[in-house]
Amino acid sequence: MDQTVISVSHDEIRDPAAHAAKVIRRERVRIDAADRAILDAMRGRFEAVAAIGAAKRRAGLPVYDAAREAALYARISEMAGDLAPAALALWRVMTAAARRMEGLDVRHEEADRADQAAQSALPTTLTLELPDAAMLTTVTTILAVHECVPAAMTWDGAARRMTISVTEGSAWAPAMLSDLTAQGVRIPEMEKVAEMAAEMTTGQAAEQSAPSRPRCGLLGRKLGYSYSPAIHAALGDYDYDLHEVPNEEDLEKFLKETPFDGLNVTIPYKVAVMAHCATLSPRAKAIGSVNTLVRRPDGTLHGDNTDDAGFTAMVEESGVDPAGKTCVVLGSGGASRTVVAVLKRMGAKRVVVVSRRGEDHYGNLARHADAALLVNATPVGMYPNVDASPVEDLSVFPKLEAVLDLIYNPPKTKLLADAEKRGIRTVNGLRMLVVQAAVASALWGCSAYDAKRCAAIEAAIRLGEENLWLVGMPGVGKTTVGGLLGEALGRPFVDLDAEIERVAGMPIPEIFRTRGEAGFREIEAEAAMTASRGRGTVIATGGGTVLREANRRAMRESGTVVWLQRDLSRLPTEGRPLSEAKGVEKLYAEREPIYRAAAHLEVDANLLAGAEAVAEHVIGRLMRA
Ligand SMILES: Nc1ncnc2c1ncn2[C@@H]1O[C@H](COP(=O)(O)OP(=O)(O)OP(=O)(O)O)[C@@H](O)[C@H]1O
Ligand SMILES: O=C(O)C1=C[C@@H](O)[C@@H](O)[C@H](O)C1
Ligand SMILES: [Mg+2]
Repeated sequence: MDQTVISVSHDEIRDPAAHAAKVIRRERVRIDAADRAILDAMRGRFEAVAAIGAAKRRAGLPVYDAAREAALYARISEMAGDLAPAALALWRVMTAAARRMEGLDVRHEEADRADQAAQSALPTTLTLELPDAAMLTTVTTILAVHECVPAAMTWDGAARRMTISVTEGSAWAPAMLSDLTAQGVRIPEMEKVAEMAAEMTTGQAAEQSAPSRPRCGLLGRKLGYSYSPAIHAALGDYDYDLHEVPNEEDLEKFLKETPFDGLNVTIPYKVAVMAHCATLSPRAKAIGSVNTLVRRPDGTLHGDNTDDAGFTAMVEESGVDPAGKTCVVLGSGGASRTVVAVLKRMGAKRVVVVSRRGEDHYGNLARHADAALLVNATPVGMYPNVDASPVEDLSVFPKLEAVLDLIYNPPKTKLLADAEKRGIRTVNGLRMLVVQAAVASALWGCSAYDAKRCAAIEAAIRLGEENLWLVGMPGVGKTTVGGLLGEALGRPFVDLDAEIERVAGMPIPEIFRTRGEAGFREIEAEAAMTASRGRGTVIATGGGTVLREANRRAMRESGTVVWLQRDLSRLPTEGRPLSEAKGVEKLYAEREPIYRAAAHLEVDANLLAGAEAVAEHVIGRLMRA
């Protein structure tokens, strides 16, 4: 015989009504506290939704993210366990409210309609299978609470089965159904609909985390220079391949025959791919340039533009507000179209597009002497043609506040270096590249957009791709700290003095003796130039490498220059010919302004305990820079 152990307190036996009153009082306190916590959490949730919506709008991103919502339902369902039906109903109401709060668009209405459709897919008669007969009162109470007055109702006590019917055209309240299922009532008809809904959501979620990795990549003509593979590898777990297509005529065949889920598109195909897209996002259409293709389930392509969000971030980084100002954009290709659209949206007074054969060309730049912002949207100056610049003489623009170069490799193009010499603020294309990649990745459903993540990736790339030069007085610790940095960052380390000795085949003091300082400086300049062509190398210079302007330029243009400083009294002089001959004080007085001019960052090693601590500090500073 079944034995159920019921624990009953003495209180309850003596006075069940008083005991019930006590339990109700106690539990209602808990319910009130839970309701308060739920309301607080809801408020926090809505605030977060509003903040995300506002940020997305500012960045020109789509506010509604179907993939994220599908993933959310899948997650809630998993977390909620046996509470899943009730929790999903609650979250549906909340996400619908959030969508309304964010301002409706077609897709929100579609989602609302999908919810309603799921409810109306239920037949007019439902079977309620109760876990035990005693639940009957609870069930009828739930029906009453939800104002459900069935047109017909049957009860089969032996089978613990109730049927309820509504008249044609009325719907079952979703909250009532989930209250019933939350009490353990099985509703077979609803399970079928829930299965359909689950298929819908997990189907979408499965699309993003499908067992086969999403296949994404970059389409262009020459792609060896691109940082995109590194960025996408940091953004998420999906394939990102480079597809070099030499001719526009081959595009159609490529797009038809290559299996991919999403592609970035770069020079020179951003306009040409539009003809192969079944649909275009409003921004891609308005700008007339596509840099992101999304393969839709039916195999057709959707074209979007994420450069827009990227360039917006780049302008923000410059700190210059284009509103009411003249902006000159070099180049008239796909990238230029995006730049023009963003600048106009930001309220620029005049946006002049300069092209080789247009009305505004490189021969009449002086027409736009009032320009506050100059943007290079041409590939001139891009690796490997690093000595080229689209503008020979920036003095034609005496009012420039900032120069923006969409090129990110090299980090400092000749154009940016010229601007920097004139004290003009410069921004390269790295932030734009990272932001456009992150937005594309979100469109492919490969990762969620996260500004903090973008900043970290940007810093890591800067660290990983650019050279890191250490300058400072002889004996300050360049070789020691440089070696530690190379090790910690997993990057090649070059000690310029060691290179010079290797090339000359003799120790430095001997070079000074046999060829004089001038002879040494020649070999040093050659070694600095060779090192500057490397990518992601940590380079310890000799104490005097900064003396030549050409060396300083090569350093600054190929990466970050860190100036190490230590009290002069602590610097060893042995084996360092200039320190020995001149004395460190005199040497420092001569060189201090030169180090200052060369350096991006100054590091006071006196405040740090030992070379390891200095290396660690440098890494921290670079990550924040
Ligand atoms: N932060 C530090 N604290 C204490 N000692 C240090 C520190 N950095 C370097 N040293 C020591 O100072 C000496 C000189 O360092 P190192 O040879 O790295 O200097 P350098 O800048 O490369 O010199 P040079 O210009 O002659 O190439 C070494 O003995 C090194 O261990
Ligand atoms: O160089 C690159 O990798 C890219 C540059 C831009 O054209 C981007 O629009 C493109 O998505 C990727
Ligand atoms: Mg050294």
